[in-house]
Amino acid sequence: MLDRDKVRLGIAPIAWTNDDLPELGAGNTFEQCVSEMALAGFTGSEVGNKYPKDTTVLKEALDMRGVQICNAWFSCFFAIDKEEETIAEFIKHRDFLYEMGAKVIGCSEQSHSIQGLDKPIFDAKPVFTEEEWEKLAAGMNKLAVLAAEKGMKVSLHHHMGTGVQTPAEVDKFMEMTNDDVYLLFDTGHMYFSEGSQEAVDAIIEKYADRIVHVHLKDVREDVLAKLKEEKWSFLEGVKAGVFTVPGDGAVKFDRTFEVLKDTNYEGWMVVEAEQDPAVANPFEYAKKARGFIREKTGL
Ligand SMILES: O=C1C[C@@H](O)[C@H](O)[C@@H](O)C1=O
Ligand SMILES: [Co+2]
Repeated sequence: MLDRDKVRLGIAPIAWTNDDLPELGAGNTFEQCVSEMALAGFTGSEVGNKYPKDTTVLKEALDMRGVQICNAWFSCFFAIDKEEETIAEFIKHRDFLYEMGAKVIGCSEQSHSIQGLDKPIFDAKPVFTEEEWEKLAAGMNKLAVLAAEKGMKVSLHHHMGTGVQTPAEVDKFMEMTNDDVYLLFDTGHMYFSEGSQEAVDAIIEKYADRIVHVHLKDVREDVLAKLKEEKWSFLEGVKAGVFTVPGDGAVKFDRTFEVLKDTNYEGWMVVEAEQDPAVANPFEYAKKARGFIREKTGL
């Protein structure tokens, strides 16, 4: 059993209102989203495009529902020489999250990223040159120091369509960065990239001690197969339902939960399953995810 005093459960607003595809869930409100999160049994949330920007207003709305902010996406552009701009934005983002009570900051290196472009996700992903890797690692090492100033931890989200997507790229990233740079482990993105359960299990086994935030995401195998065959973009895949909540797809979560338990994981596990809310009712799916986690972990 995972320790309920150490592991907390959150859910991402992306199933209600999708920041990558704002037309998905355009009619869903912030209030509906956070009320349904709480009603489904979650106490944490990430940040979506409809969330109030003012921390006092946001905190008040969340407090009355027993929900808190545990992380929010941050885009870095180190490999394309935007270190100064990235650091300036990071400090604002860090301070916002600090005020909201979050302890981790989930970053994604977006230099040359195709995750939002109309390009085949498996054929057109960027591959960093050695020089770009050096810039990324140096930049992330700096963010770790800035995060530590507020007692926070910086992590990298390996992601489809970016330069840190595959297990080999995660290995390189982890080797090249200092030990105070952590990993945001996303089960769905690792399964999507490799099409294999072994890849998912290998990452959690190898990096458990440097994972500070977990995204629980599942993958519909039939949609993934079609995406590969027809060379879809990442967002075409999302619209067609390549992702779903844990327990509803091909990913097996047993090893992830087991390793997190054995290594005394302390932090958030966040259900993150973007799909079309007009097709997959977010509240219904949130409840489904909550039931699956309860059944598998006792939480
Ligand atoms: O953490 C995430 C944030 C989203 O914006 C992204 O595209 C999604 O797939 C994800 O894993
Ligand atoms: Co994620």
